[in-house]
Amino acid sequence: MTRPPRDKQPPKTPLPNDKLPLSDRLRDLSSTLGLVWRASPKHSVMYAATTLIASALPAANLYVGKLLLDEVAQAAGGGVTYAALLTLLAIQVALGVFGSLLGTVGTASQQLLGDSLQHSVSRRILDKASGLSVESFENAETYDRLQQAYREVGSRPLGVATQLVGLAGAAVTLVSVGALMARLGVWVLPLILLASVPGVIVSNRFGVAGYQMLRRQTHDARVQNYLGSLLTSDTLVKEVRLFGFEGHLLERWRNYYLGFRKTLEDLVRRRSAWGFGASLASALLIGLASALILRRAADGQISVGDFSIFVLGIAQVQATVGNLLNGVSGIYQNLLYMRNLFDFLELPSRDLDAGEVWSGPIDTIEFVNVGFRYPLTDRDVLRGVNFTVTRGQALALVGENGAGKTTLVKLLTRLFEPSSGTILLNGMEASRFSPRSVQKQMSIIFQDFGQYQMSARENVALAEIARLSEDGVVESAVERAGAEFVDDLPEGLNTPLGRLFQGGRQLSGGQWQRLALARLYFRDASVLVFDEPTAALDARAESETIEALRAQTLDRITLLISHRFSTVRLADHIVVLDGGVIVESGSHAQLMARDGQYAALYNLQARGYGAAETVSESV
Ligand SMILES: Nc1ncnc2c1ncn2[C@@H]1O[C@H](COP(=O)(O)OP(=O)(O)OP(=O)(O)O)[C@@H](O)[C@H]1O
Repeated sequence: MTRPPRDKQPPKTPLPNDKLPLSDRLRDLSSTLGLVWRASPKHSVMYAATTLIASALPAANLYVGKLLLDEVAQAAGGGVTYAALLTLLAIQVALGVFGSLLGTVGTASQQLLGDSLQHSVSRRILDKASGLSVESFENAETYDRLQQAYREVGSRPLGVATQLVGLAGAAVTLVSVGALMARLGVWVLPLILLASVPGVIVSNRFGVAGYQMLRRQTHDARVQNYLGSLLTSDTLVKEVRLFGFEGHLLERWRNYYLGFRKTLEDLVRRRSAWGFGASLASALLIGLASALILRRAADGQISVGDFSIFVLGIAQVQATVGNLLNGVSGIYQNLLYMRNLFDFLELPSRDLDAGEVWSGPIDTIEFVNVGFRYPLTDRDVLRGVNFTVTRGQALALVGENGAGKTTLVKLLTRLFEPSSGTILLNGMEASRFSPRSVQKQMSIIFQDFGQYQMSARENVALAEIARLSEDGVVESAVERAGAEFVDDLPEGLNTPLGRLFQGGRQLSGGQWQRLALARLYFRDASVLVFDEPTAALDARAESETIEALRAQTLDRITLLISHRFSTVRLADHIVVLDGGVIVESGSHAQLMARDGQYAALYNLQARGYGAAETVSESV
């Protein structure tokens, strides 16, 4: 029976981001504004209102300035009172003060809006990340999207909002200043408007090119970051120093940089050349407009005040047109980046609560013809796997590296769903039940268990965090796992662990592993999974752990993965995996009698010990 995986792979974007149709872009624009609005309606309104009102001030200033100049010019001929001049001056000062007030309120609300936005978008990204399946995290594409999404958190949504408001503001300024300048001659305004266009076209074109460059480099940048992180990792520094491959890492890190640099240089070179051409064209057009206005001045058709509107207006119009067109292209570019964020937020989540709720202990687990293939790969890593394990039994999985043991555990614990076949729990199809409710019956220690930089108590209680402050439960799990060393830590169970943060105590590999075992025991589960539980333990600790494990797991299902046959032989039933297929199964005695792959591997390891004993005896 074949069932499609429950959690499908994220759909690929059908078109490259920069080729999406306008309708999609407009939808992204409205979603972005929705993000901004929800982050802080109050600051959104305050920012928009202050910006729009402030946009009308340049025209008001120009006009009052013109009136003042004309009055001053007239005063030379008499007939203008000092009071009239002072009134105009007072209006000009009032406009300035009002402008500063608007600017102050606008900047403050923008800053607070940006902060709220950063928080709310980060929160959405983290919410999304916590709803993604384990499968998604094994996929490089998801990582790329996650990284891109994080990069955009700070600036992009706010950029879209401020640019959109800026666009409306620029329109207000342009219309009002344009109306004043139109009085100076028909050609003046169009020429000045035209002069702003080349620069904007160039900046837009290279803005998109810059985006495409970054997007192409995302994967390589991630590799480069990874290489850098190897050189700055506290856990890897020993291995890096001993093998002395710092130079190799640095060289690879630098080669990525050189690749990025070459692309950047090319972009900067082209952008500078085009930018220079654009400013030349713009200067010529302004020169032409100035010549036309001077012609009218020579004919005595315009006043000094009008001329001041022209001179000051040029800068104003140019800056505003620049803002307007840059605003459009800025919004377009920011929306390209926002698509990355939306791509990530739109990844399908796995609903761990979907399905019937499992309750009560798991008494049997049965794999019926189970097969599995990792997404985006073309090879089945498990094929036709059949076995049954019941309460009170310990089942051991044996096999060489890459045989499929951990993958089988991922299926059993519902982190992944089989590509084919069925898993039955107490005779019922596991897929009927919600993964979370089934997982509550399971506890596990992974090969790469977590070393959480938190207190020892939290490290244990994370398995069922609601019981963190229940009396004595953490202590009893610690005792069962033989992790009593925590009593000797300066603050006992409350000692912060790890060396990432101040005051943290670092533990040895075996001590961390014992805490992870305590975490496993902390959850009152009916299925216990031990993936290499003794790898970091010393010999005495290992035999103690295995004895304890035998005693404590009698009324449960125990699944054990180990490369140590001294551990494996204690299991009731042993399954030997080879290349994703079960090649042998039975008890230790049965498998030894069979004299197949298990017996060969067992004898190989036993001979290793035997040889060691012979050597030590002969010394
Ligand atoms: N996320 C993944 N994507 C694609 N292939 C994977 C992934 N994880 C594991 N594999 C492949 O699946 C196969 C089984 O891997 P698995 O980790 O289950 O082996 P294992 O028996 O647990 O090995 P080990 O003893 O080394 O822990 C291997 O060939 C491995 O390359």
